[in-house]
Amino acid sequence: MMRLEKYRIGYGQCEVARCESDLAFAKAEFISIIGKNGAGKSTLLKSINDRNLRLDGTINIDGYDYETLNAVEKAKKIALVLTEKSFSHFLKVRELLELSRAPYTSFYGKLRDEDQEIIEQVLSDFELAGLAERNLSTLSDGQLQRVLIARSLVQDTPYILMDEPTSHLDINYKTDLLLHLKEYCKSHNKTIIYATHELQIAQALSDKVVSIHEGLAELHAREVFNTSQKLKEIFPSRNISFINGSIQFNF
Ligand SMILES: Nc1ncnc2c1ncn2[C@@H]1O[C@H](COP(=O)(O)OP(=O)(O)OP(=O)(O)O)[C@@H](O)[C@H]1O
Repeated sequence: MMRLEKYRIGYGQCEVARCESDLAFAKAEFISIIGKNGAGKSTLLKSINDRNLRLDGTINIDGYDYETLNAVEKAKKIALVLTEKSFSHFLKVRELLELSRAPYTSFYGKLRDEDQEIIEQVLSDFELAGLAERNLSTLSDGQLQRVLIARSLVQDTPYILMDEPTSHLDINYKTDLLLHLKEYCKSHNKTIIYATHELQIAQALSDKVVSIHEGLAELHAREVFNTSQKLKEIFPSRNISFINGSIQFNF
């Protein structure tokens, strides 16, 4: 279980969002974070690994205060997929995946058979085998996004946080990949928390939803999608209707 307790996030003294009740994420839950542009979805995800963005509160992970863990222990608990490209573009896809096994390898970084097996499995699951020897700089945005998601699975952590992980993917890859992640989360007992603007997909797949609206982050059961009230509050456009759980565009 990951629990964000008495949590407040922001930059310097400027609060972006706060939680009036603790946010608790259980094993094998697939959780979406929704909210309009600038609501604080990315800040919430980043704050889990970046203490500077936490104005208040603690993170309890599997009974431990997250801050008491060392860097390797943290890397075995949480994998992050962010929108920033914080890696060398001269790396090959396979090398990037190999590096994400670092928390499990010896000081010299020698990969074991088990590490290679995980990498091969993820390359195959994500249809990336053909790109394994390509430089990251040569990939399309969508290909790179699949590689970065694959990297988080290779890291093999109980909690995976993703910021708009499918924003560059075409509709086939998007639906297939999110369904794959949902199945992976159930079969491997992982908790996946992802920020998204894809309300229809979040509605179809999420077990729970975190909404961030006017500075308040709240956790809801998936049923929040079946009633229009919350969604109308967050997305008040007259060009959209939320009727019986379905989203309609009134163009
Ligand atoms: N480095 C920063 N310094 C100060 N304010 C920031 C910084 N980064 C983001 N913000 C502000 O924090 C607020 C939340 O931003 P955040 O990126 O978390 O929103 P978001 O919900 O992920 O938005 P989007 O859907 O547009 O990606 C915004 O008002 C943004 O301008």
